[in-house]
Amino acid sequence: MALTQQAAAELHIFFFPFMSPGHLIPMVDIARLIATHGIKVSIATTPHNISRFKSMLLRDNSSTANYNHINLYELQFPFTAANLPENCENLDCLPTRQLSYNFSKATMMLQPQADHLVRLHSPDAIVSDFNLPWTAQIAAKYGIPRLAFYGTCCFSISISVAMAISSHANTISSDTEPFLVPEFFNKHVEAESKTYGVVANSFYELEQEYVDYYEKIAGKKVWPVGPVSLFNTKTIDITERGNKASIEKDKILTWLDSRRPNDVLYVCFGSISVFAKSQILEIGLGLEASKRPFIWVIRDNIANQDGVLPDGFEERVKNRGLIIKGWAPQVLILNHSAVGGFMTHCGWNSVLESVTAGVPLITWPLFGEQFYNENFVVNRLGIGVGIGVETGLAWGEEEEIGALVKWDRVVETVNRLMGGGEAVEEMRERVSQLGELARSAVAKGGSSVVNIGRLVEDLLSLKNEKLMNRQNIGAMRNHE
Ligand SMILES: O=c1ccn([C@@H]2O[C@H](COP(=O)(O)OP(=O)(O)O[C@H]3O[C@H](CO)[C@@H](O)[C@H](O)[C@H]3O)[C@@H](O)[C@H]2O)c(=O)[nH]1
Repeated sequence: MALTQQAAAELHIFFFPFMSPGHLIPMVDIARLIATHGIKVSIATTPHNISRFKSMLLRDNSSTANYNHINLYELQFPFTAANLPENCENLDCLPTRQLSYNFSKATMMLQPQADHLVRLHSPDAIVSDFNLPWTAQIAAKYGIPRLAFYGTCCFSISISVAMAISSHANTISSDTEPFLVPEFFNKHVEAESKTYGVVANSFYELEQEYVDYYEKIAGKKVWPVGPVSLFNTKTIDITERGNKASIEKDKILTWLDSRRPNDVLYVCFGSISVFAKSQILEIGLGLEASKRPFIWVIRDNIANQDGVLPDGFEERVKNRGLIIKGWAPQVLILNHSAVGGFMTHCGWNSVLESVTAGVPLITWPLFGEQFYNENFVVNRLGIGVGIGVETGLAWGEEEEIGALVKWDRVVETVNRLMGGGEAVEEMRERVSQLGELARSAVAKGGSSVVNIGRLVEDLLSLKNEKLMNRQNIGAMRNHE
């Protein structure tokens, strides 16, 4: 990278992450990454969320790497005004999904505090989660670029944008007819139009046609800088990534070390998924009947309820199955040679972490863009087997609908992936090649490293342009 330390040190970038693990973890990783280039980085979020990643940042500062200090700024979360329980500062803390609207409302109320911070510290750019559309107004107000982070891949962003354009086109019959757009969607569209470019946790070689396609339809720059989980494994305790793991590192490694290569199925549905009790029972019965070794992560708000697991389940599966109630050290697990498959809801971070570790997937999307991610994994990349869920539910709707997938389908799909055979071997080969490409992307001279350099250079030239414009205006005034 032709970037000089002095030039980089002149930049200050402010990060506004969304308060949900699937967004917070990769955004903090990106902030750390950018800080390694000697750039001043600030992160603004609420106290609870800061406490989740603070230890990772402190570790950085004691390393010999070229880190600048990352400034942390607290935003006070408006619980009372948004009718939320106290300390409910992250989407994974919500006691019921019905409160998700209140949560969005609370995040919208953060704008004045964020505005104050930006006015006070005059950063040169904002990197914001797309779920905080008001950051576009702040960036416009202070004349600085806003970069968006979507959390997902360019394949899925492109589909979302293409669908929004086509449904929008279908709802209007003439260029002049007024039409109604829901308020929140409207804010996103407006923010998107004011956004300078997109930072993505992906790598170019994985989805180059979709990176190019998105740049074309959106008319914006895209910088794929991932997989971000790969940049940080050397500098942080991987068991503390996003949350403190509910199991000791030694315990899990001892268990995995005792297994044969590619023999273990890892089952985890991300950080905010909600299942009906009846669905958990079916998963348990299916894993038991498959007779294969597994690690099954059950979120603690579900795991702690009575009667969630089938009667006598833990005694029957004994040492064959390891159940983690709470937070698993996912990246550590996926990278162990004993793990040969990942049953996932297709949250993008999970997909990318699996690709990076060279592990094929069983895809079980639950809501949102996870269905697009499944399509990408199964049909485009050819590295996964679908469990056969076709309907998207509103977030958490499973609670009311009950089990969508019965135990026998779980067994059949687990056996399809974990049972070997030519098709599965080809899948393993493909995903392991993608894992190699991921490592090359973050190695010296790799596409993601080059993209970080380009991103920083772009921001520097924007800053210089702004300074020159000011000087020219000043000179013109003096001349008058
Ligand atoms: O026990 C756990 C559970 C999760 N994780 C980590 O938490 C992140 C979870 O992210 P993801 O797999 O993307 O799932 P969600 O938490 O569901 O992510 C939300 O955000 C993603 C990024 O926008 C979207 O793709 C998803 O649809 C959306 O649900 C990953 O880094 C995991 O490694 C752990 O380390 N341990």
